[in-house]
Amino acid sequence: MFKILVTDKVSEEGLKKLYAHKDFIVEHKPGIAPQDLKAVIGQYDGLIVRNQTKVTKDIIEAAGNLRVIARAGVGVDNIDVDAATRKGIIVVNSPGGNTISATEHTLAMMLSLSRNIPQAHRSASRGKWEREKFKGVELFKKTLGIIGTGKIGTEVTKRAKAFEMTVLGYDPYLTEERASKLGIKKATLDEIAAQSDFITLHTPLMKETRHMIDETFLAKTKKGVRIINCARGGLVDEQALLKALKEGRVAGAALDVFEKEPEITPGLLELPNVIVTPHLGASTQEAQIRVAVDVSEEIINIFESQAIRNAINMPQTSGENWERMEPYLLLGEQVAQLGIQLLREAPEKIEITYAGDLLEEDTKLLTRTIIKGILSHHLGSTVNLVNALHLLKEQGLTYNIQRNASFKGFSNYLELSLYKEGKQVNIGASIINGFGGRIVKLNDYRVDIRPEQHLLYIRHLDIPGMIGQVGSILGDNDTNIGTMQVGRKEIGGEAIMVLTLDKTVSRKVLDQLRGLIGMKDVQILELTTGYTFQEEPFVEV
Ligand SMILES: NC(=O)C1=CN([C@@H]2O[C@H](COP(=O)(O)OP(=O)(O)OC[C@H]3O[C@@H](n4cnc5c(N)ncnc54)[C@H](O)[C@@H]3O)[C@@H](O)[C@H]2O)C=CC1
Ligand SMILES: O=C(O)C(=O)COP(=O)(O)O
Repeated sequence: MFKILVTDKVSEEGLKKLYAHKDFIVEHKPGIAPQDLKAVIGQYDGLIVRNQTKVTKDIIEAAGNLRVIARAGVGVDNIDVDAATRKGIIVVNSPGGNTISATEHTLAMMLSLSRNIPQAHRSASRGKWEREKFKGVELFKKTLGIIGTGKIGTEVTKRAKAFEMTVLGYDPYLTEERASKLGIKKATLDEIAAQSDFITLHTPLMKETRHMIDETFLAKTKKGVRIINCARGGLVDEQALLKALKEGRVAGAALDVFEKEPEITPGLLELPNVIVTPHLGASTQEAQIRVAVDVSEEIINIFESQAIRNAINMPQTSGENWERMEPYLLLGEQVAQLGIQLLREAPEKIEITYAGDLLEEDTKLLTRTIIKGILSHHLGSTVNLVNALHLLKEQGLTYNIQRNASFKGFSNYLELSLYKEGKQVNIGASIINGFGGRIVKLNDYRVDIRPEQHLLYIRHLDIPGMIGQVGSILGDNDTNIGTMQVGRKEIGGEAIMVLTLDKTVSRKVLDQLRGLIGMKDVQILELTTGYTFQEEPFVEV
């Protein structure tokens, strides 16, 4: 049974799949204090949060069993994703579940701001009839600057165009082509500041975006600009905004999010042209069900070792890509295990080559699988697909990917080369149609080895009788040989034998084999035969 803890208010209806699943127990502790969460988190395999729970490094370090932190929403700025990655915990979110709700809230805020709706409602409901006081402005023919043209920014654009606004977009990923497709003008931040009548923010909160709306930016804005922030509080320097509002440079602000929620910078609410909502962008019945369904499905995928679609700290894989890649993932893990066992020590350089059909595939997950396979040999189960690259970096190691377009031979091919102080190991492998994964190259030898659990790798002199003697020793010791591959570079020179065995061999048998005349090296190699997307249990790094 996997225990999932929910610490914010998440839709019960959206969590139905988790409730109904025989492998999960779901517990709710909404509003749990940080120190209490730290005390109990060790008991849980999964954590579901919205934006209120701060999943800090401290809490993550106390989470001995946690495999997934699921954000029932978009922004993960309340989660220390780096700390989770280091510990091998997957962070997932629901990237599209609340897009429309956040978009509609942005439009609602822009219209409320332009027509003073909250202020007029307050006045009229107190029996006043102040028509002149609440005269507004139209959106029609006004310029809207959108900062962040991702999912929400794009949806806001479409709706703003229905109001016949001119839209300027600023986003490092906005191309001219996409801008023209959306019918907007690609702009710089300065152009947005100088030309916009309304500015709306739709970027994540990160180091680079913190206080992007600051005193300097506000000084460049058109006098009378109106600012809408339904993304993240920290994007706007609230003190600078307060000043610009007081000076009249900014004619109004509509804020759904704040720097220190639930606090609102003193002074803002005293201004008649500031309207606020308490972080309601995603708070609709529909969005809350969608985000909870998304994270429930993702949690089930993770614990059932299926493709993950929405991980923040793992490569994303579509179901289709996953189906095609799964045989390669097993083969990659086996290649890594072979390579590291043959190298016998930690590598100083790792090279991976992809060729043939693999050139068409997204190989990020395969690369991680190979790196994980290499590192697990020395670091054990602390390594998983989430932290493999991070741990590699921590070891001061790098890897190099080659994509060999001129490769001829197998229809698909992957090769791993490991290097350590002049020593080199090369393992080539391919998925052969109708036969499955095969090791097809072992250092300088062309081979055809089915990667099975127990292999015996023998280096010897190419002298008559060697194969027979090895067979007899194994037979005498009740060890059945499944397959045998031999290879040599030249007659009488060095040769190799690779045997697949039904069971591993004892030290005594190894010593007997090593004692044969002409024997150079005998090594047992152990391979996994089933791909495991996540190994469990996770242990503390
Ligand atoms: N108020 C609320 O309840 C909600 C708030 N949000 C927030 O809205 C924001 C946007 O969400 P989505 O559109 O779903 O995300 P998204 O990932 O689809 O779009 C974000 C866009 O910001 C762009 N960006 C990143 N750095 C930038 C920079 N320095 N300058 C300009 N653009 C930059 C990215 O390239 C991307 O296109 C997030 O912060 C999210 O947390 C989302 C849902 C509800
Ligand atoms: O999805 C987001 O980024 C949001 O800000 C929504 O937050 P919430 O789930 O309402 O706490």
